[in-house]
Amino acid sequence: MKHLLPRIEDLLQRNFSLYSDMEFNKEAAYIFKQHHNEVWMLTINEYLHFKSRNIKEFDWKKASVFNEKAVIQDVIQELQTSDVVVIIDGEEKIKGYINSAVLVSKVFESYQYLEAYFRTMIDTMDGSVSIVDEAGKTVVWTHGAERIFSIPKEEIIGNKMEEFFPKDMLLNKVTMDTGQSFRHKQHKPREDLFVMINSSPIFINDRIVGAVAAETDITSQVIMNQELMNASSKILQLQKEVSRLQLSHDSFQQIKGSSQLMKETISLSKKMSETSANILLLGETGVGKEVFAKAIHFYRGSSSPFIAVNCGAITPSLFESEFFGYEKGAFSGADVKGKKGKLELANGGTLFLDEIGDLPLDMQVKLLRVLQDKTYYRVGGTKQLTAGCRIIAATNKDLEAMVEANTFREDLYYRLNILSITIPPLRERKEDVMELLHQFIYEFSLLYHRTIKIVDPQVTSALLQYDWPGNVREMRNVIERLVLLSVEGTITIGALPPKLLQSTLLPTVNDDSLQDDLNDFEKNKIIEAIQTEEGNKQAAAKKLGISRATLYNKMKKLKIEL
Ligand SMILES: Nc1ncnc2c1ncn2[C@@H]1O[C@H](COP(=O)(O)OP(=O)(O)OP(=O)(O)O)[C@@H](O)[C@H]1O
Repeated sequence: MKHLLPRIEDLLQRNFSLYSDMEFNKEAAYIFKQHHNEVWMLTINEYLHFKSRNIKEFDWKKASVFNEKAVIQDVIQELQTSDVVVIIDGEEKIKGYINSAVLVSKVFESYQYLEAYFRTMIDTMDGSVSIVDEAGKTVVWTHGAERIFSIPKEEIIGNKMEEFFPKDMLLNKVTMDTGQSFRHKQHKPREDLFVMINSSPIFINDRIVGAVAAETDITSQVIMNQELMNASSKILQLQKEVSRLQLSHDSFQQIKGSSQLMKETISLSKKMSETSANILLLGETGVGKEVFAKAIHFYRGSSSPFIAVNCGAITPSLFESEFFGYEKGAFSGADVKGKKGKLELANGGTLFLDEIGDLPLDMQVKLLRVLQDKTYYRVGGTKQLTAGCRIIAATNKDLEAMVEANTFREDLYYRLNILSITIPPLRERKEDVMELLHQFIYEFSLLYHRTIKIVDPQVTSALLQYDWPGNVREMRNVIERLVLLSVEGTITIGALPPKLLQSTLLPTVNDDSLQDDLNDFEKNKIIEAIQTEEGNKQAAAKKLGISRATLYNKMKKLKIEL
């Protein structure tokens, strides 16, 4: 690569002779006398001039010696004070020498290549690139910069940028002063112009010698985004109209997300909808388990009931009467007419048991008995009733680990887990974020009578970068907030909740060691969890509060082999 510093090999001169040689190299410029890795030298002229002298009388000069594997920068440094540097190989054999004249010409050649590459590269880019030196003066201003900011190169080169832009807009000044890099920061230098900026400090030997800023004109994306917002809101409106007019509609249509992961999950759920077997829905909080349960139930165009029960919210004393119902006068305080239980209400349809992992053990036994026998009695009743509903259960807990820990009955687990679907967390299907964004903006703009025309690109980039621990529910809440806090139809970055702002807009710190520390910390935590759980990855993932897939990804990334 001609634009880089030459290698030792490229600079090596071989026209030399050893004093011990029988036959001298006719082209030799130097004579070298060697003792191990110490070398003395004479120019050929000196040698020829005093050839008749005794060896000891020659004015031998001690040469600087470097190994062929030395760093070229060290050799260049040495050539600032010595004319010649002798290069030896691993066996201390002299390979040749490097002199400053050859070095200068080779380095100049590399510089010419580098300069040509650099000039052509920056002139080929559409975006703007500018560089300021230590004194804050503009030293690079590309065609792209001229076009975007309408300032000719001749005017700005050599002058301070502050003379052309308001100080608060000058990110490269902040970068110069603080050494911080910025990524994807958006600003609006003119009414009709949106740009996205990256900036980085330029270091030489740990000293900041300038700052570079690269700006991309994103005006057309912003305008396209606005048009997309309008179009998507019209499409959503039409979809709603169409599904109202259609007699049978696809109940999965309301589940937004077209990522491959989501398509696969929906297609599996549709297949399972066609059976009447019990289904277990797994996935982190807020991923949409209840939404899937409803879509599965309604997929067959069912007009039968869908009854949801939150198992975590039922108290043990009310479990039986809630589930099985009671006869009139069954207990004091009961409805005098008696009451149907959830099982009876769901007859012919679906009983959705949400948070099944929170059902206490003694209630698990009662539920299991119904699932096995398919019959039950109302509290205080003598008539045997038949349980004629499909069960869809859901949990964000690790039931397998609970079975192992004896906090969930194994037999109930197998009864419920005839078919199971895992709904992937939002961070593993970031492609769905934009679709969900449009959906929720549409929903909340209707609800709150607020028309949203513009979403600041920085907001979308923040939404895409965030990890969404609370999944779709959290995103829905954030969008509700954004719509409520919108000003004149625009959703701005300032409306984002602090945790989204923090995780996305912090400047990129130029400190690899910080990342290394974080990686080490994470690695130790993972190893510790796996060891504590005696190698059980599922249990370790649970302990760490992440999914098993995320654990495996992290182990791969951090090269943990256990
Ligand atoms: N794919 C989706 N498309 C549109 N809305 C969704 C989607 N997934 C989830 N939601 C919405 O997100 C919110 C949370 O969904 P849901 O209650 O189904 O999650 P969950 O997994 O059952 O949560 P939890 O484990 O806390 O009970 C709801 O408002 C739901 O409408």
